[in-house]
This record gives sequence, C-alpha cells and structure tokens, in this order.
Amino acid sequence: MKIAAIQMDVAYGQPEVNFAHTEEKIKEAAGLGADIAVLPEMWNTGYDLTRLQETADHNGEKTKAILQRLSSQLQIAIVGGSVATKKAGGYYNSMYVANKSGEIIAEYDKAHLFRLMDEHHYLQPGNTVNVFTLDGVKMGGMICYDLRFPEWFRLYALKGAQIIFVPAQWPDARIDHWKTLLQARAIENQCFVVAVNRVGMDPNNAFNGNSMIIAPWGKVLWTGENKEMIHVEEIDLQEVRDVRERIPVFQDRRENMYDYRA
Ligand SMILES: NC(=O)CCC(=O)C(=O)O
Repeated sequence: MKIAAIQMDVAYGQPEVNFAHTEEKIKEAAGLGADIAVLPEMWNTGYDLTRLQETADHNGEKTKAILQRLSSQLQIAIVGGSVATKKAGGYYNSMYVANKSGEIIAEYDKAHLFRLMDEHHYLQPGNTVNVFTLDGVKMGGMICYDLRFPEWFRLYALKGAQIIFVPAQWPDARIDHWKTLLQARAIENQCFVVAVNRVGMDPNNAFNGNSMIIAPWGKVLWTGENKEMIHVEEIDLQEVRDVRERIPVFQDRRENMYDYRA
C-alpha cells in the first residue's frame, strides 16, 4: 500500500486559493502512484477563526465534492486532512475520507479542541471515533491535538486500526512534542502512524513541516523537511502482525485494572 503525505502551505483565510492548490497536490500524489493521499489540518482556511462565517465550508459540501471528484477520476483514496466547516451545531474542524470509487466513507470532527490556538472560542468538538476501512484494511483518523490523548489513540487501536492518520497544523515551537508523541503512539499501539503537518506561517505561528511516517516498531520511515513536499511511502501491513506477535501488548493488557474510578 503506497501512502502519499502531502506536506503543504496553507493560505490564511483564502479558501479559493487553497482549494486550487490542494487539487494540484492531490493530482501530483496520484501521478506518483499513491493509493492514498493524506492532507494536513484546516487546509481550506488555516487558523483564521474570526472569519469562519465567511470562509467555513457549509456542511463540507465543497470539500466533499472535490474529494469525490478527484478520488474517482484519479483512482486514489484521500484522507482529507481537515477543513473548517459550518454545520447545524456551529463550526467544526472536520475530516472527510473518500475511497477510490469517490464515496465519502468517513466524516469526523476533531474531538479535543486546542485552547492555545483559540479553538474552544470558535469551534464545537466532535463526539465520534473515526475508524474506517479502505482496501479491506481498518484505519483511523484523528486531528492534531487529539494526538495528546493516549486513551483516544488506544481506542482506535482497540477498534482495529492498523494505520492511524494525524493531519496537523502543529507549530514549530512544540515540534519536539509532536515528534516524540507520534513515535510513542506508534510504538505503544504497534501500528503505522502517518502524520501530515503544514509548512509556512500564519499571523501567530510558524510551521516547519516534520510530517512523519512511522512503522509499528517505532522506526521513523520518513520525516518531512521545512518545505512543501509530497512523499510516497510503501508500507507492509504484515509488520503490524509481526510486531504484535513479538511483543503481545494487546494480549497482555489488564483492562480491569485501568478504571481510575474504581
Ligand atoms: N492545531 C492543533 O491542534 C495544534 C496542537 C498543538 O500545537 C499542540 O501542541 O498540541
């Protein structure tokens, strides 16, 4: 399975520019022979949260349409990072996933809102887990700050996800946390982690890439540089089975001991 991480810049509060740019990048990823393309977080608007009324995608319609068109035309599944959406309950940070036939097979709203970037003032949190099946393989998607919650990540693994996607806009100021947490999540959950960060600047933060693809043993297969780039990594899911057999963490769990309320 070939996975393309699309590490790209995002124009602040300019959805039209970002939709055109993203389309080009997905076409490029498909040209490189990828089965799945992965985008970063909030790629339609960036963190221009004060202008969501003008810029958020209503019910994700525009995003879903472009993902559906490109995935079916180019025969590539797309883990659509996330976009700012406006839905019945307010504004959300939403991920859509399209399969190669152009069907939207998953929709997820970021569950944990990041106060340091004011998300809690403008966005509503999602309430569902995001595990889906592509090409017969269970995978999961969560968004950026969700990574800091090991119990959330573990839930995905327990639900069978063998690859977990983490689109992000994670600033360079805390990039050491990003790298360490991603590697730890891959090791402790014995799964592939495909994490796609952005590059560039917004008025409050600088983003220096460092997207990562990590194998279930914790080996870092690729780290993005501080520039726009698309990297295609071929992964072998047998590695998940091998690592889980070698150190059977999931068999050795003592679930009845983990209830902190007991
Ligand atoms: N966009 C985000 O959720 C950023 C999360 C982040 O920077 C962190 O340190 O956590």
